[in-house]
Amino acid sequence: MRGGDRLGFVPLLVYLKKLRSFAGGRLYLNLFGTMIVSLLEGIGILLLAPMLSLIGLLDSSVGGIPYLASVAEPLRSLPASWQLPVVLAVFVALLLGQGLLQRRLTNMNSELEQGFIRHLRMDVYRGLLQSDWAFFLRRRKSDFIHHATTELPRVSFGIFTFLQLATSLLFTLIQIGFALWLSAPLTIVVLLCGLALAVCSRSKVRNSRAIGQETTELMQRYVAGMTDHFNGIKDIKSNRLEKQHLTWFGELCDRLERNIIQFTRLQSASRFQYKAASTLLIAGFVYLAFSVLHVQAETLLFIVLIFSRLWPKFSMLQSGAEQLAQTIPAFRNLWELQREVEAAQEPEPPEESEAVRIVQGFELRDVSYRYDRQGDAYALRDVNLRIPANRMTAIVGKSGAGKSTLIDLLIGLIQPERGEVLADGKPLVEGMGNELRRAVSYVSQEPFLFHESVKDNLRLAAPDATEEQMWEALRFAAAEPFVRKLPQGLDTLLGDRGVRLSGGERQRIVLARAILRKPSVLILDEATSALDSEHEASIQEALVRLRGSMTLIVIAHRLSTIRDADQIVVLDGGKIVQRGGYTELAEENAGVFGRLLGYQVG
Ligand SMILES: Nc1ncnc2c1ncn2[C@@H]1O[C@H](COP(=O)(O)OP(=O)(O)OP(=O)(O)O)[C@@H](O)[C@H]1O
Repeated sequence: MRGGDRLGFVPLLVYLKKLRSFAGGRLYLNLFGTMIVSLLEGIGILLLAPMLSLIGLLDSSVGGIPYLASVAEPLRSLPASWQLPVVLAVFVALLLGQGLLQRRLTNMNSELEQGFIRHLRMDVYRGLLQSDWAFFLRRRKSDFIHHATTELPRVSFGIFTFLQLATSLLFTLIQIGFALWLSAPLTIVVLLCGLALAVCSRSKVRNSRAIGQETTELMQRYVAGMTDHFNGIKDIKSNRLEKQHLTWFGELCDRLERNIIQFTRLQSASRFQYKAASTLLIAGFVYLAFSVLHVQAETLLFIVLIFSRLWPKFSMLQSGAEQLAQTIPAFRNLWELQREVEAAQEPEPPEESEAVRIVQGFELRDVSYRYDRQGDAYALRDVNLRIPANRMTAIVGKSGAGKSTLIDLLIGLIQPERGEVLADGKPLVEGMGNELRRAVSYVSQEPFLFHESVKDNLRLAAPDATEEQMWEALRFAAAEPFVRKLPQGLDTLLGDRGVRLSGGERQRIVLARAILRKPSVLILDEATSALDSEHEASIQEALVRLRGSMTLIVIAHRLSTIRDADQIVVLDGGKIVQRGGYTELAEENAGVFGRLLGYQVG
């Protein structure tokens, strides 16, 4: 595709099609309206001739202007004092009508453009949210922000530039028709000059595209850098890294500045070329018409008038083509992302009828997984494991042992490279994870709260939950006392502009949110790591109470957390090296579990 589409117009066509299916008839109505406006403007100009003739500047009997006599004759039948007012009234009515239509059209265009941007935003965002996990493992998150905030508006701007270009082109053709009617030889000379200039300016369009490509790359780096920096702002401040980051930022801003200025220079050079050419051409025309062709002065005046309307259109077309070329890389970029997203879509489960429940449990049979299929590092290798329903299974092991990978496979976020995962005896084939995850509540290592109130954060998991149920969940997660003390209780705003919570407090609210959903499977991935011993003990007790009503899978570095687990699985280097009850494993002194325990109890 890339080879056959060197200019990159395929993505432009793709988005034009999207615009057409979004806007339907409105698009054609707009294009038609734009043409009418241009036509009215053209007629307004043509009326200048009878006006000039009536004022006496132009002789209506002149044969050089074809339509002048036929417009002037009916006017002459009117009383002399009416002639000019009538022409002026028609002129005013035409231009006012054109102005009103233009106003309406501008509003309609804006509605269309903004509607299309919204539609495109939703399309991209929905696609991203419904992509599988493997897709998110491949891409940088900042790329999505870059696409949504920079590339998407560029694409929309490019599309409307293209539409403007298309209507301008059409109108220019109409004007050329008029001009040909007035004087074919001179119009042909103007056209040839315009064409010659356009051919000479081809490199400008190519350069615009190259500048656009650089804009895309620079903006991508800018957004990625800013996202990284503000995610790591605490590290930056506490390690005094401001200077290094400022240097990086300064260099990037420099390049961005040069990139934009380069494009402006290219455009202004282009405009100057057209202007210089127009000046030289007009001078040449006057000389040619007067001294060589001996055209009458009136005809020449009129042709200069037409030329001065036509030439700026050429210049506008050139400038539009450069603008469009500058946005073409954004089209390609967004289109590539959308195609990747499309290929990564997870099938949507059927509408929720009743909650999915896990009644037998999970099983992993000879499961192996590598993040990099070309590399030789296995995150998990030949894992066989049964996780019974309504019991508590703990997974322990050193950092990097493969614990989180195992969980991702269990809930269908990623697919095994070899072997199979079964949920209630059924193979968890690609696409089934979405349905299974309706039964799961997962609390990650980095608990995430939105900048909303406590209540809104809880409602995300269970939109119909009552306040009573919320307090119950908070009690379970040992969060009730501190939430009661918040300034507005459940309505307190959390996050940057609200109350800042400690790591442990955040973990407890996220745990409450997970419980509120009444899941069939509760997975805690280092979910209590930030808690002090007292709070952790109370959560442990609550978890023990849950046993029997839901399947609990707990990853923990702190081994005291999993003392009550029914089964402990010990992973090392992607393999299961031990499995059993807490006391049983603790007694195997030579085992990994015994060693880990040894480090912790000192
Ligand atoms: N997105 C990824 N891309 C490439 N390699 C990865 C990715 N995520 C994890 N790995 C690698 O896979 C292995 C297992 O990682 P995993 O996150 O499952 O370990 P873990 O036991 O959960 O570690 P921790 O306790 O530190 O969270 C590690 O070697 C890790 O470097």
